[in-house]
Amino acid sequence: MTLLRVSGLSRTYGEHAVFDGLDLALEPGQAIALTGANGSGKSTLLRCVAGVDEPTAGEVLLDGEPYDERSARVRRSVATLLDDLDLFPDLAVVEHLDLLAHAHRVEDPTGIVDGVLDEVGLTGQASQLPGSLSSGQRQRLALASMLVRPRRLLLLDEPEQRLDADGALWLAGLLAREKEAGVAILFASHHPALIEAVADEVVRLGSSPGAARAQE
Ligand SMILES: Nc1ncnc2c1ncn2[C@@H]1O[C@H](COP(=O)(O)OP(=O)(O)OP(=O)(O)O)[C@@H](O)[C@H]1O
Repeated sequence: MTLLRVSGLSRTYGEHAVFDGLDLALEPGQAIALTGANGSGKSTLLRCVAGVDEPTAGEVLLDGEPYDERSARVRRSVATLLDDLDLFPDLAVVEHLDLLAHAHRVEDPTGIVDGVLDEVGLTGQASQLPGSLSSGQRQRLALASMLVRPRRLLLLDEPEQRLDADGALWLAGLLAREKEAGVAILFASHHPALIEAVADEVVRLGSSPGAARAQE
C-alpha cells in the first residue's frame, strides 16, 4: 500500500500560491527529492506534509488514513528533520539520544545509541553539551536523533546542510541503507550528487506562482 499520499495540496500566503494542487505518492523504500530555487516552496511543502504548517487545500494520507502528527501511529512512523534541532542546553549529546530512544521504547536503547554515535561520527563528542558542538556536528546530532527511534518515513529538509564533503557522501550511503530497510524518504535538497544517489523521483518546485511539476 502507498505509504504517503499527498493529493491536491496547496499553500497560499496572501495572494501568493507557493504550490497549487500538488500530488505525490511514496511507497516503502522509495525516495522523492524536492528541488527548486530558494523560495520555491520545498520547506513549506515538507512542513505541510509533517503537519506543522496548514495547507490551504488538499490532503495528506499516511497508510491511507489522514495524517495527524499527534497520533501515536504517526509519531512512531515518521521522523522529521525540518528546522534547527531543539536541544536542551544542559543535556549532553548522548543524553539527548538516550532520551529519544527511551521515549520511543526501542529495544536495547544503550546499544542503539552507542551504534548511532559511531555511525554519525560523534562518539568522541558524546559527553559534550550542544553549545560546544560545531555546526556540522549539530547537524550530525540531528541526523542521529532520527536513527535512534522507529521510523518508516523520513521528512528531511536539506539534510546535507553544514556537512563536509565526506559527510555528504556518508549521508548518501546512510539514506540508501534506510531505503533498503524499507524506509520511505521525502527530502528537499540543493545537492545534485545526493539527489542522484538517493532519489527515485525528483519533483521540481517552480518559482512561478503555484507551479510544480514532476520529473523522472
Ligand atoms: N509565514 C510565511 N508568510 C509569508 N510567506 C511565507 C511564509 N513562509 C514561507 N513563505 C514564502 O513561501 C515561499 C516558499 O518558502 P520556502 O521556505 O518553502 O522555500 P524553499 O524552497 O524551502 O527555499 P530555500 O531553498 O531557500 O530553503 C517563499 O517565497 C517564502 O517567502
